[in-house]
Amino acid sequence: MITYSIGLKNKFRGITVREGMLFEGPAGWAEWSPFLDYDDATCVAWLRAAQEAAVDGWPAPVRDVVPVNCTVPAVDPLTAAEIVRRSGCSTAKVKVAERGQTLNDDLARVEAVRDAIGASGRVRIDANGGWSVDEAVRSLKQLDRFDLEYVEQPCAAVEDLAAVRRRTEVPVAADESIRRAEDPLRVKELEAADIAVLKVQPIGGVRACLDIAEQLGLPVVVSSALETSIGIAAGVALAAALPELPYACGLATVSMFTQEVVAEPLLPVDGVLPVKRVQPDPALLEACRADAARSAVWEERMARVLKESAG
Ligand SMILES: O=C(O)CCC(=O)c1ccccc1C(=O)O
Ligand SMILES: [Mg+2]
Repeated sequence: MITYSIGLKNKFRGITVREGMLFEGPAGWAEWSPFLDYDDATCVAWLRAAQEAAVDGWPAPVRDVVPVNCTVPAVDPLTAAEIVRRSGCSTAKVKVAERGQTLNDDLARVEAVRDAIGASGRVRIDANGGWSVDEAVRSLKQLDRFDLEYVEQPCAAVEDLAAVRRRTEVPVAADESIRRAEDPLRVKELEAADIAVLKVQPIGGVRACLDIAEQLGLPVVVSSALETSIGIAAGVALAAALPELPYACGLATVSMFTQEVVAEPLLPVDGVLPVKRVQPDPALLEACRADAARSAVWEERMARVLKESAG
């Protein structure tokens, strides 16, 4: 069991360093990396996902590549365009509604991304629940001049998602309303979304995601929780096992890290990721190892969550 600590190139979700644990079981390597602000009870699902990767392995794939979007954090327009050009992806996901920024910041960033990706590319946005219903409707009216594929989690509450969906032409995707909700099926009951964003760790594994996908009956976009290639491989396994995959997935986030633990990282080539298991390179892994203090914090966290999941 090793704790890693890796810097991010741009601030994302308010963090500049990503930490987590990596371990190997009979089925292969696993990542356990719940964000630091999550409580122990929330981390149980993340642990089930890691146990599945290490012990059970994943269901058989039905495809051998997974199309992905590049992810553009709430950066300035020049940086945004550069991220798109470097990615080689024909779909981009742009963060909007960042705290401390304005709609004009969002418009400038999305415009730069549209210009960089060209008219035939697809541009989707993710507000991470940052808008009220009225703000979402107003912002979407303006942002849709850049032709949006969909908006991910425009508002925090699932009822508000449903309200926005009824007041905009832009398709709505649910992310936090599924992975952080007590009842993810409310999205279906309220007809709150056109698309389901599923993340393997918060939902508790590839099989748990396949099960929710079936119950929701919505097209799925598999997305990362900002993991190393070890964790991304689980998302790729889910995307590869879904009966249908009509959208590019949000699994091209390894490029946001300043270091990697595997020799052939899961980075897109021509907009797709290969479907494969990965294992760390010993030297790269060592270079990412957290210091003794941070490792102790994670070992204690793991011990508490193991107890929580047993009891
Ligand atoms: O979907 C993507 O392109 C990347 C993944 C991503 O945005 C993300 C990564 C970590 C935590 C939350 C989110 C999110 O979708 O909100
Ligand atoms: Mg999201």
